[in-house]
Amino acid sequence: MPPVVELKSVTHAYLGDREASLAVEDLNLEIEQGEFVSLVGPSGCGKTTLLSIIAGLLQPSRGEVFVNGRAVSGPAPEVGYMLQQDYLFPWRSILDNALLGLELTGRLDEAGRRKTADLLADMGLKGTEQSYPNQLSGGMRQRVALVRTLATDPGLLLLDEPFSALDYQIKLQLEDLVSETLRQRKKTAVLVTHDLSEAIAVSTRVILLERNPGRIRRVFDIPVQIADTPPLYARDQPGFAELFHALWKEMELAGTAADVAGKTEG
Ligand SMILES: Nc1ncnc2c1ncn2[C@@H]1O[C@H](COP(=O)(O)OP(=O)(O)OP(=O)(O)O)[C@@H](O)[C@H]1O
Repeated sequence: MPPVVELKSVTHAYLGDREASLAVEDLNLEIEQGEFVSLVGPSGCGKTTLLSIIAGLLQPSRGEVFVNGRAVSGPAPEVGYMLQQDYLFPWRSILDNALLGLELTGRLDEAGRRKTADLLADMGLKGTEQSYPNQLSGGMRQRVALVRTLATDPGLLLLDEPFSALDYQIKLQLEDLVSETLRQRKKTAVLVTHDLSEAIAVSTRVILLERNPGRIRRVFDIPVQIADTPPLYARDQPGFAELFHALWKEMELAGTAADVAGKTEG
């Protein structure tokens, strides 16, 4: 079986009026079925750029991108995207918002409706179907967004800071729910986050990028006793604190290296 995601020598430069900025350079990455990979790194190291490239929303300047062995040429139905903002339509009911992905991909049938209703129930949203987004809390709205993404049954989920706008406690609960839901359904996920503790708690692998240009600086494989424990309790597992400090230190170095590179260039 080919990897779910394969990036080969991917480089991306954004072209401005006067100059080009190199966001990602010569990046190679393989992600296997069922992995939960987090991308972390200092601001501007290319995390969102990479996610957009995998999603087929952005064509890299150079290099090749494959999802499930097929070259990516645009957004594909097997890829789901969940963002920091839930982007629910205020004028649609919760059920109609949750059905949107199926509707847009022309797959809205009775089975799809039943599955979406089941997913809403699984996420603790039973009874909210006829409500509207402004009647729900931020955490509930993010769960609706997750249902909308899962309803189309994507094998690969791209998560761009989906928990960062939430209160700490809600964020921990949602991390648990998302990671358990994806694990049960054997989905593959790529998460962009600024929260190192979250990255370690939910992932099987954490990739630290550096910037100027965006490259992989270091890869942390998460030991099974942490990776197999629900995120809320993973933080209490032996080795978690050491891993956090190692990642933190490397992150500081990645930032410092970028600043030095920036100064040298300037
Ligand atoms: N549309 C754009 N046009 C020009 N430059 C861009 C554009 N989007 C991103 N960049 C630049 O590319 C680099 C990588 O940006 P990107 O948003 O991918 O980083 P990031 O790691 O996701 O950052 P953050 O953590 O702040 O969200 C940055 O230097 C950024 O300024």
